Formats: sequence, structure tokens, C-alpha cells
Amino acid sequence: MSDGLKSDYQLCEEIGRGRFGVVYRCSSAVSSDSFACKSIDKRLLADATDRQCLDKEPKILQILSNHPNILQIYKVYEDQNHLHIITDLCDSPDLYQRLTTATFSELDAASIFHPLISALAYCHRMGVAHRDVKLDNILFDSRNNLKLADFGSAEWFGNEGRRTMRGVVGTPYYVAPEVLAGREYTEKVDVWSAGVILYIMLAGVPPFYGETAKETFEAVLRGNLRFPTRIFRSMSPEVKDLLRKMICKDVSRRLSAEQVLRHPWIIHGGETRSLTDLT
Ligand SMILES: Nc1ncnc2c1ncn2[C@@H]1O[C@H](COP(=O)(O)OP(=O)(O)OP(=O)(O)O)[C@@H](O)[C@H]1O
Repeated sequence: MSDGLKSDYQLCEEIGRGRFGVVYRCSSAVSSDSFACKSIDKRLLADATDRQCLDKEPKILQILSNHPNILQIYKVYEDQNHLHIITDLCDSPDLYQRLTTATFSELDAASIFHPLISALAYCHRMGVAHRDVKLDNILFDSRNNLKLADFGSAEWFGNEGRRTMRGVVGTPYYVAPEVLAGREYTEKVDVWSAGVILYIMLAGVPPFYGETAKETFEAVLRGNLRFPTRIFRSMSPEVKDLLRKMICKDVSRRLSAEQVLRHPWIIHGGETRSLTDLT
């Protein structure tokens, strides 16, 4: 273990495991505050692409460190076999775990969706596309603050005069059709994925799915958004309007994250139904 890490933090119990390493709870030797330490085993990296992702994530997190809803990075230590990244500790259930027990009312969904979209708007303002927005990457700290995490697939756009990206990344249910089609794409792929998340929070099922990954991809490529009456009967026209404008195949008509922040459903915190009823 790196000497710096040993003197600055005390490693405690394991709290999770990913493909490349282990996440531990740790406490600061100075303040005793709790953090997470993600220890990546460099020997598990298969190739140069893995190594690139690994190097990129802390750099991108450092650039984005000023937003309250983006996982903050505090320190990086490297030794011969490991990279140790100290971040906010998110020890409340993630959004995926929260959705295994219940779907959300519009009000509850809005209270989660607003910080998520504000984090994405900030990423886009800073020239970063997340490219893997999904339920399991939406974490919560012990005070229930949302923290957007896992920038391993993120990419800079808009630098060197470039505005578009290429490369198939993401996760089947959430990925935007232009990514699957192998076309050039923009940061609006994150808006599509965030729309899918909002849909899942309200409906309990993704808007596009199939028995296999291939069938799911085909459904995404068709991009035929439906609101089954059985599920959406009681939902406001405003939230359906927002979903249509986010999960929109035509990228030029799809809202930007900034525009989503100004949509009436977001401005009224998911309370548009009662406002509509009053008028
Ligand atoms: N800051 C954190 N606080 C608390 N738990 C965390 C934190 N970061 C990650 N975890 C948990 O640790 C586990 C492993 O996370 P990690 O980021 O290494 O891998 P992953 O993104 O889940 O998977 P993979 O890297 O294999 O795609 C996850 O289940 C996650 O919930």
C-alpha cells in the first residue's frame, strides 16, 4: 500500500467491488471524517484502453469537483500495483437499489431528478459528457445528497474545436440511438439516458427493452416511446411532455440539459398536476 495513503487515511471495511478493484470505507487520520477509497488493481487492466479510462476518471473528476451533486475526489495515490482514489463516501442505497422496492411519485422523482440534471448541465458546461448515466451510477451520501459517479466512460468534447464524439459506450437500456447507430454524437446522449432514468423512476420499467441485449438495442434504435395507460394514466401531461422532449430520437429537437432545467415540470418540482388542476 502507498505510504502516503497509509499515513493519511485508515482503511476500514470493504463496501463494494467492481471489475478492476475494491471500494473501502476509510477515515481521515486528521479529521476522522469518513471517505471512500477505490483501490484499482492495475494488473487487472487488460489493455491500453482500460489504462486510458483509469487515467481519465480522476482527471475529469478533478475538473468537475465544484458541484455538490458530482462525486468529489480528494486525493489520488499510486503505488506499483494499485491506484487509490479517495472520494465522497456514498453509503446510502444507490438509485438502482431504491427502485427495487418501489416506483416513485412525481414529487419524489422530481426531487431526485433535479439534482441529477443539474449535475449533468454542469458537466456539459465544463465540456464533459458522462456517457454512462444509469441507475447504479447515481449514489447518495449519508445525508441523502445525490452524487453522480463513475466517470470511467466520460469524454471531453468541445475542446480543439471538436463538438462531437464517437465510440459505442454506455449500457443497453439507457444508451441513445445515435450511439448505437455508430454515428457521431454530442453531449445530448446524456439527456436521453437521464430521460430513461426518469421514465424508470415513474414506471418501474425501462421505455425500451427486449429479451436479449440485441432486442433491447433494436427497440432503442426504433425509439418508439410509449406511455402505457395502465402505468401513466395518473401522471401529469407535463412530465410526459418532458419525457417526450428528452427521449427524442431527433437530436436537434431533443432538449439540452440546460433546457431541461427550465422545463415547467422541473421548475415546479413535479407539482404541475396540482397547479394545472387549480387553473
Ligand atoms: N464513493 C463510493 N461510496 C460508496 N460506495 C461506492 C462508492 N463508489 C463505488 N461504490 C460501490 O462499490 C461498488 C464497486 O464500484 P466500482 O466503481 O469499483 O465498480 P462499478 O462501477 O460498480 O463496476 P465496474 O467498474 O465493474 O463497471 C459499487 O457497487 C458501488 O456501489
